[in-house]
Amino acid sequence: MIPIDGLAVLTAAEMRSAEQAAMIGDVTEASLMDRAGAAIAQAVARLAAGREVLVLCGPGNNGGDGYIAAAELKRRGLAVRVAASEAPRSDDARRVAAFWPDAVESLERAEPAPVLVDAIFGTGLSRSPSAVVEHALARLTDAAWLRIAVDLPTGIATDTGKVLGKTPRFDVTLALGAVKPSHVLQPAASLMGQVRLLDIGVPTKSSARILARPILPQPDATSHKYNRGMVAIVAGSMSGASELAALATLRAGAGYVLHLASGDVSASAAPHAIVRRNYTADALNEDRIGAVVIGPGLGRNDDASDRLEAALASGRPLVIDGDALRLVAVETLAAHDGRKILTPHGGEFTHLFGEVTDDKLSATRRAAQQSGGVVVHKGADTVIAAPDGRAILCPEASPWLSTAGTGDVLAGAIGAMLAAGLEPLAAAEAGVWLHAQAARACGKAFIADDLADALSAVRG
Ligand SMILES: NC(=O)C1=CN([C@@H]2O[C@H](COP(=O)(O)OP(=O)(O)OC[C@H]3O[C@@H](n4cnc5c(N)ncnc54)[C@H](O)[C@@H]3O)[C@@H](O)[C@H]2O)[C@@H](O)CC1
Ligand SMILES: Nc1ncnc2c1ncn2[C@@H]1O[C@H](COP(=O)(O)OP(=O)(O)O)[C@@H](O)[C@H]1O
Ligand SMILES: [K+]
Repeated sequence: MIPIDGLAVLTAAEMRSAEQAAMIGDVTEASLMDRAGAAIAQAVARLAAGREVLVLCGPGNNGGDGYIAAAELKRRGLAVRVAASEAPRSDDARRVAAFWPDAVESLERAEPAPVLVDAIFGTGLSRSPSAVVEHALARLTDAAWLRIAVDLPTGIATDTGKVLGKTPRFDVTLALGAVKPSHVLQPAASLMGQVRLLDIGVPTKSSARILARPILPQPDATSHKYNRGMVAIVAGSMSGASELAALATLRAGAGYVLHLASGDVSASAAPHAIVRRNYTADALNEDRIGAVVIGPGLGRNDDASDRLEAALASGRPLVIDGDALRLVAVETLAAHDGRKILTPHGGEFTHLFGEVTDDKLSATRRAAQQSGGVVVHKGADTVIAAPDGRAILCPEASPWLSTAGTGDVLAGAIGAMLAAGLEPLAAAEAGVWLHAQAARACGKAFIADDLADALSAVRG
């Protein structure tokens, strides 16, 4: 059982191709299924800790995995029962079902067991399961002490994060061979509990992967405040949001943060480490500025539009967030050839790129390609995509992030990484990772100011 950080993410079709490519020499579909079954048995035996196990088997290869695992668990001395929704349909599933030495119970009449293993449907699910299957699964998971899904919980579409029917909650999901998009995309991911990979020896390559601990820029003896990363935050009508972004930028390790606002630019405001100046378009022409963050608290008036235009014209690497995403057009972004990171939440994404009609991973990749920028499509399942198709899927950090101002903190953290010299995709990943670690460190009911402060401690 391998933690999934940094691992390749494969769609159902990509997984099938990877399996086909792996089938050389004595590796066959049957031997892959044998490996999967053995790996599942080992994981379930460890998790069950001696309790009785009920394995639910479907008609396809997911069910096949279930029969092999059940036979192996019995061989290891555990109390195991098998219940099936219908007889095996694939040749491989029929072959391995014969390994199960005892009677197969009917799904509808099966008595619950403390450990429930769902091997009814996996990546082959094409429509919602029948009401009989859904009802039995709900009844048996409800009564179980530990719920384990093989590859995917029954009822989940592999690639889109969609729940096709009524899928109950699981405690552990054992991804076979590779992580699939729905192991991270919502709402599916919230039903899976902990997701762990079981290696079945299929080499996997993909341009999409899971968020990983980044290599963060570190100061050394040659560092000074400007080359550590100088970030300009362009403020607007709601200074609280830009202040939060500025604080986060500093806490994420920038050397110099310039808050450019209008009106009362009080030098005595805390934190005193933020340099406060009056906004002028010229202020962005300072050569040492490594990144400009624009959008948090910018507003949407004419002044805001002028500031956005100046930021785009400045030639500095940009983090474009919040109101700036409401003011800018995709064509303008596409025509702008500088480095840029866009950080839309769902509403801003729809406004700029249209409704997501397929899935978040595909839509975010398209948006990055259309805009020519790295897109951080936020939410409980943040997806980061680069114009060249590389993508990073981010498992939920903390539902307590759903509070005002946490997006401003993210924009600041990403700005610090961009100014420190990371390329846009790496800067976006590092910022999202720091933000997630800070959220976990803050626990519950934190506020965005706490989150910004927590960045220092998790910066590492
Ligand atoms: N290539 C292989 O041999 C391997 C396959 N593996 C397992 O195989 C699974 C995929 O196997 P399959 O492609 O057979 O797919 P499933 O086992 O998910 O079963 C799908 C089968 O049910 C049918 N079906 C789809 N939706 C249905 C519905 N709502 N109601 C009734 N029937 C429905 C499909 O036509 C297909 O025959 C993976 O999730 C994984 O568990 C792993 O063992 C790794 C190796
Ligand atoms: N339910 C949730 N689970 C995990 N992360 C969330 C959730 N809701 C929001 N977030 C994260 O919190 C941040 C909110 O950003 P945003 O919506 O721009 O807020 P604001 O504009 O108030 O700063 C994003 O990083 C987003 O990914
Ligand atoms: K399953």
